[in-house]
Amino acid sequence: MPLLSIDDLHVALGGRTVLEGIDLHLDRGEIVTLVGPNGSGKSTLLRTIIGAVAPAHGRLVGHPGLTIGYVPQRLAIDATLPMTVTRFLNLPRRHPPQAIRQALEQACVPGLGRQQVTDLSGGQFQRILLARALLEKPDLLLLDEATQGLDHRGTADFYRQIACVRRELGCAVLMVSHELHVVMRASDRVVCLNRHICCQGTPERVLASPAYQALFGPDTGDALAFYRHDHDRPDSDPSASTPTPPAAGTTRLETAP
Ligand SMILES: Nc1ncnc2c1ncn2[C@@H]1O[C@H](COP(=O)(O)OP(=O)(O)OP(=O)(O)O)[C@@H](O)[C@H]1O
Repeated sequence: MPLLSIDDLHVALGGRTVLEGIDLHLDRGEIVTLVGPNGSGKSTLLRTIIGAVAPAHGRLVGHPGLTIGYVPQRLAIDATLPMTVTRFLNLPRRHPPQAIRQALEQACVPGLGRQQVTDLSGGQFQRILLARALLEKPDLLLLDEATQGLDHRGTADFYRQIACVRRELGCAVLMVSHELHVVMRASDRVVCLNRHICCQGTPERVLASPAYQALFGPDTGDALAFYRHDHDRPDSDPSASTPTPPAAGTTRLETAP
């Protein structure tokens, strides 16, 4: 049974259809990247998975006991509010000091616990958000443009860290990114979204797909020449999904019995 199954998901926001006919299945241990133009529904899909957005139609079924860690696209902290990293990580609920230490180590920022959150660099803050998500020991880690504002080196380091976290926790990772070159390298599977799923499969297959090239241009194919690596997992289904028409009704996030 997949870790998370999404079947025929439709989401409407402000009276407009934002996602339609989404079929997506995630397995434990795989790193899947969501790419797509601005406004294509990537954040909405993640927010629907965590339950912050209600689907208009469709099914989301999680593996029994599924725990999700979420790193949002942005989180504004009031600059006038004195708060240490440890205090921030203890919101909304307290964790044992050892768990905080471990999460900071896993996020590669050990020793930042006493630092003021407002004094952190952008890259450090992203890692604190990652530590916060890891505190929940997630089976599924959702990252929404988690490397925004990082330089190339910081971005590459961040994705390397995600690969380590996946190895250590055995969790699945679903991440949104616009840094196609880097994420393609870091992903087992790429899902190209433009309100519906245009194509999905290994990075190589998606780069070669006409639907992807129509969105991003044909020259992005060179990206993988630098980053090609051997995938240690079997390919996911590379076939393009066909959007299905919306049907009436509502649904809620379910967990399989
Ligand atoms: N609360 C909302 N009410 C109405 N429309 C919304 C709301 N949130 C998002 N939208 C719209 O839904 C569409 C998808 O937005 P979403 O943020 O999911 O896209 P995205 O692919 O993550 O974009 P980006 O790459 O720019 O972050 C956009 O057209 C956006 O304007």
